[in-house]
Amino acid sequence: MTRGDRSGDGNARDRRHDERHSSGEAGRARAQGGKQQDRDGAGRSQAAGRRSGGGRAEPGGRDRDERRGSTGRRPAAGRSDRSTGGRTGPRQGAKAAGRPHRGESADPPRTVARDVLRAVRERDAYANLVLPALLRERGLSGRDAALATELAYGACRSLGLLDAVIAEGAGRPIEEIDGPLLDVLRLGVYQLLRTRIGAHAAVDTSVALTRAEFGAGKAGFVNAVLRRAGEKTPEQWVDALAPADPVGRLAFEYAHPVWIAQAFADALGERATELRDVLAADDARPLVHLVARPGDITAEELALVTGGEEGRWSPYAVYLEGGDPGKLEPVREGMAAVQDEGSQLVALALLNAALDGPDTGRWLDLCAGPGGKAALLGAIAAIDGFRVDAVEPAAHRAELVRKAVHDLPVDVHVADGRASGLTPGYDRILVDAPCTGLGALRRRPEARWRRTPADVRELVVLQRELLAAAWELVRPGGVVLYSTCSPHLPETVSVVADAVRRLGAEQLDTRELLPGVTDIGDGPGAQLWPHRHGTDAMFLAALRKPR
Ligand SMILES: C[S@@+](CC[C@H](N)C(=O)[O-])C[C@H]1O[C@@H](n2cnc3c(N)ncnc32)[C@H](O)[C@@H]1O
Repeated sequence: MTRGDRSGDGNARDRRHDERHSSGEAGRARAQGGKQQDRDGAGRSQAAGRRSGGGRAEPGGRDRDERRGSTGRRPAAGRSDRSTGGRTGPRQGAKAAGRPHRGESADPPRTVARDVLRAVRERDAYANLVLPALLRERGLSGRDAALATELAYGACRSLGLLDAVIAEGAGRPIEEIDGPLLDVLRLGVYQLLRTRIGAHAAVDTSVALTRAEFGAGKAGFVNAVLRRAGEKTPEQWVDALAPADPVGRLAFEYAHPVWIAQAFADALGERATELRDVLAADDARPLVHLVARPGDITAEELALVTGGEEGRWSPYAVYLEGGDPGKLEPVREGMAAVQDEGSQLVALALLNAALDGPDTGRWLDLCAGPGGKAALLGAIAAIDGFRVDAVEPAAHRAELVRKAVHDLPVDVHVADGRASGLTPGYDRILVDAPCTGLGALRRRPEARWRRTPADVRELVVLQRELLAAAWELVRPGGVVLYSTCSPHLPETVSVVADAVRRLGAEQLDTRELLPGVTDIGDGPGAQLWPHRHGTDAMFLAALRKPR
């Protein structure tokens, strides 16, 4: 099967066209089947494990690039630990490991993890881009790669918690600790507080890493700080250092900045008791979500070919436990792609919205890079004989869109969505706005520590302007769907309320555009959540332009 089959197989086209229009039924049927599996339940049990495990938690979600060991078990007691003194005291351990000469590494997984932390700290690198490259470069695979991944991503996620403990152990603010030593300390404290790696191994390996690079003096400092960090259990550290208020305490416990935890609590509203589950979901390993490109392959076929499981909500979604999706044949051939199921639902909601008047087949994706939703819209447009315009101002991201929509009826424009120069009259417009990304923290290890409340203010201005620009481009009776991969109220309901007030938009009940998807709020917008739906926390709201 190739993508070329789309044009040649009229029956397949019709079948898939029908599928799209019966997607509500399919979604509902799957939703019911999915309840047996209770994927969210699996997520919750991990979170519960974290709680009952006294903070020695299943240490966290991993990005889509992550490779896991074939057993799927945590790598905590991996070969590397045994060979580096897991069962011996600190000094003997270092000896048993064969004390490395200065500049040498006897511990490739931890060296890689430390180098990821260093790249993130020194040059604002993205852990999920740096790590795969380092694993390849250093030839790490299997359990070693799994350990490096676990430590690098886990420590990136936990920075706030780790730094508070390090500052206490060092008796000075972390700003006064040399950056390269801080990286090793973060790695060591992460192992002590958030994995099942033995304390001796955590300390010894960190001391050995330091000694190899900086010599005995600095290794002594690392040894002392880690010993102090290991004197308390994770719960005792939370008791000792967390703020007293409930949100602040949960934020500390689950290693989130307080403002983000507060943003989640505000968005949950009356259901703020779910805050613990939301925060835990950011640390749970997300499944890989694939989208089966309509017209090329069905979700059922894709699940069969990949050994995955059909999605719970989107008729195009398939879940994979892990592995490298880039190696799968349907992905290599462009018939499937990695795409969070929530993103698929956003594209489908745009197409499910009722227009006032006929759909003439002019669709627009105003914020298209890197092209996931444009590709799904384009695949469906191809079946219907329609066209999509895709706008993206960043040239390199526009290039990604071009690659994603290769051979689909999508025209890519490198332009600012606020001044695209496109001719008005679109039937359907997606404004998948640039946002804080607070709803996808589980897929971006260090992101929670990079964002600040100041980002929100700037983004909200841009979001409002993009929505206003879309309003100029949509025809009377047409629909604009506004979405963010963030549940943060200033960039979700506030932006939409402002548009309704200023533009005179008619707000549709977005929940009706997601047939079969339950528990998405009181309307008229819809909010997905990782802990409820297993998706990123996408927000979406549909606005129709009065005639
Ligand atoms: C949330 S992402 C869109 C994701 C995309 N829809 C997808 O599914 O792959 C937001 C995109 O908006 C782009 N963007 C930023 N400023 C913009 C502007 N002024 N006009 C249009 N797009 C903009 C960003 O570069 C980014 O690629």
